[in-house]
Amino acid sequence: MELYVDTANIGQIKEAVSLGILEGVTTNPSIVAREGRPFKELIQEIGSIVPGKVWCEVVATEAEGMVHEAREISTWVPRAVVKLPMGAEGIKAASRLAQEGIETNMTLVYSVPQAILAAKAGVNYVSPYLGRVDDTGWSGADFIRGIVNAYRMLGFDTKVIAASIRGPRQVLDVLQLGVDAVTMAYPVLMSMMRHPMTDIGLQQFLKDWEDAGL
Ligand SMILES: O=C[C@H](O)COP(=O)(O)O
Repeated sequence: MELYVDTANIGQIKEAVSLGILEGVTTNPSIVAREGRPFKELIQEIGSIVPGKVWCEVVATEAEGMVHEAREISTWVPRAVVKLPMGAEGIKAASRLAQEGIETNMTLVYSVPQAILAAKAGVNYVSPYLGRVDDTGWSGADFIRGIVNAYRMLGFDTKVIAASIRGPRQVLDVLQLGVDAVTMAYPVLMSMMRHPMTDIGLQQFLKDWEDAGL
């Protein structure tokens, strides 16, 4: 299982990387925009902190521009994964980048047919958005199960990375569906480590130790 934190905030990235359990950092244009810094400079700083993969999305809307941006991004950091938006232009760009050996992710995937076409185009990862599907009133888990099953049935080796995860329970749910990777916001990652009984137990251990005066 690959684990990523979905943020472009340097403080959060440093803290998350220090856990030593991440395969890398994922971003998207909204997350990058929130930091208010030049794109390349920010991604390069992230790359200097993260020992693993740095995921970065193109903002061009046509295949030619996407390919151009992808080539550029892949020179910024040693292990870039270029995110392409789902659609005909994204599919065209993915097919071309697969031939160049640039690692890619098809993002904004909201249906199994989309996920199948992304795999046919040769992307390394496809990212269905669990939370955003749930927000529409449909089941994000059923949707992701559909992708996992279709990939198994059709023999695709494209990895499924579940994104838009809102809490620890959802992480468990998607992992049980057989996804290869998960990415989550920093607060969700940190909340996975917490449990009230852990806190109570530790307080008691420390109190007993102090009371014993050893
Ligand atoms: O890039 C995709 C994000 O994982 C979306 O997450 P969000 O729905 O919490 O914004």
